[in-house]
Amino acid sequence: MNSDTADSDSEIPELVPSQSNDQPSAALPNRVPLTIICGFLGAGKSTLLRRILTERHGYRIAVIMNEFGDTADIEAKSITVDGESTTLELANGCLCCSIKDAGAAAIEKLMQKQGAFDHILLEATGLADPGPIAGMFWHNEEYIDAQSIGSENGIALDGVVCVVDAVFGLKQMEEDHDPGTKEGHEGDEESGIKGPGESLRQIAGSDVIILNKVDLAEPSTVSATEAAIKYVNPTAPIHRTIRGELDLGHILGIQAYSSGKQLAPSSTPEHDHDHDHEPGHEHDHSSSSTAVPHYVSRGISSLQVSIPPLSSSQFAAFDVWIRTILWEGRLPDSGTTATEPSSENAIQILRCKGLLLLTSGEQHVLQGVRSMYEISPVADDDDSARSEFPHAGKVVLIGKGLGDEVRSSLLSNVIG
Ligand SMILES: Nc1nc2c(ncn2[C@@H]2O[C@H](COP(=O)(O)OP(=O)(O)OP(=O)(O)O)[C@@H](O)[C@H]2O)c(=O)[nH]1
Repeated sequence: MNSDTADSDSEIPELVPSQSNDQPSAALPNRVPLTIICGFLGAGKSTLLRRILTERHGYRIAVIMNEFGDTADIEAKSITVDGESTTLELANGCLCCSIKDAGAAAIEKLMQKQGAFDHILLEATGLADPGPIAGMFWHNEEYIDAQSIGSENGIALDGVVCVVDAVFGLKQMEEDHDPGTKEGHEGDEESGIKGPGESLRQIAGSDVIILNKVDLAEPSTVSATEAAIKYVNPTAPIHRTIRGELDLGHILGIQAYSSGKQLAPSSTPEHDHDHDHEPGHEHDHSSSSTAVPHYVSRGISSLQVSIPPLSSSQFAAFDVWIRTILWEGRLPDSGTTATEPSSENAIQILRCKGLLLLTSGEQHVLQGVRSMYEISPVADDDDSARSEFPHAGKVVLIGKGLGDEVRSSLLSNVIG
């Protein structure tokens, strides 16, 4: 059950042969993990990258930036200029790669320096929407296949990290909307329907949030910003930082696309709690969500549904359900025509995750970015993912149009 699609809402995706059903991606050998860093304007991305490139943290990271910019005050052992890219070998063991074009050729050149680094960090410049970039590295043969990039190793998407400004982040979310001028984006200025802007798409599409500059923000602003982030994306851990100071283990090697670990309730550092929920009635972890007005989230919200262990036919029904909602933007029970994408009630999923337990004892992880999704078995030896979900599965959807009818549809179509 694996799909690979273009990002366009209008294109109907085609099924591609599944590899991951046979072998969970967590166990795939010889893949260099890649983390995408995005963030709000001025939130502290360069500060975080400078720290990574200069401090002795013990990680050997290749950082890909569009330009060195003000991060260039770094001590370099040697500089290689190769066509469109420049690579600095740094004293702390990292590589800094400046490229004009973050496309295949630059990544290929970097990957040919195999053995020089263990992890790739890709800076997404400005207010980039990480969804399409994440899709580029997830299930894209061009990058995951070692041979096609002329390397010993392929690349595996590890996670998407978003740096949010604790002082202005909430204001940026409030002011940011998509006027509907870009292809594939929703929103229509003339009709008054405003789609989510890039800052909300960044939060929705991220696996970890760094809430930076907390030294400059009022505690009430930090809490309100955190509430807005959790309303949009309840599963991403939020780390409050000053000048990007955090243990890199929180952002590297998180395997956000190959395990169900991130769905654990304890995954948010400041809000550790553990409690049971009735199947299908897990509350929104943003308990302060009522404080987040609609105009902040632009209709983006999340839905978490706990799912009891499924029989194999229920598991198959889940695949049909999720495929219909992701590919056609509608519920299976809502007739044959998709809701108009411009309609305020249209369903648009930016990110989905889940862990499904089967009555047979098997566990499967759901991962999705836009219309691409994958359901893959948790490896028998992946105890960390298993032990966190002893009794119930869970599905988390982040996007637009996620009302209670979506929860009801999921439960009635799958559990019956
Ligand atoms: N007080 C304080 N200043 C910070 C912190 N993080 C970054 N800064 C400062 O904020 C300014 C912007 O930080 P940058 O790291 O350049 O932000 P950026 O996200 O890379 O900015 P753009 O690339 O322009 O979007 C710089 O002057 C930093 O020194 C922080 O946690 N606290």
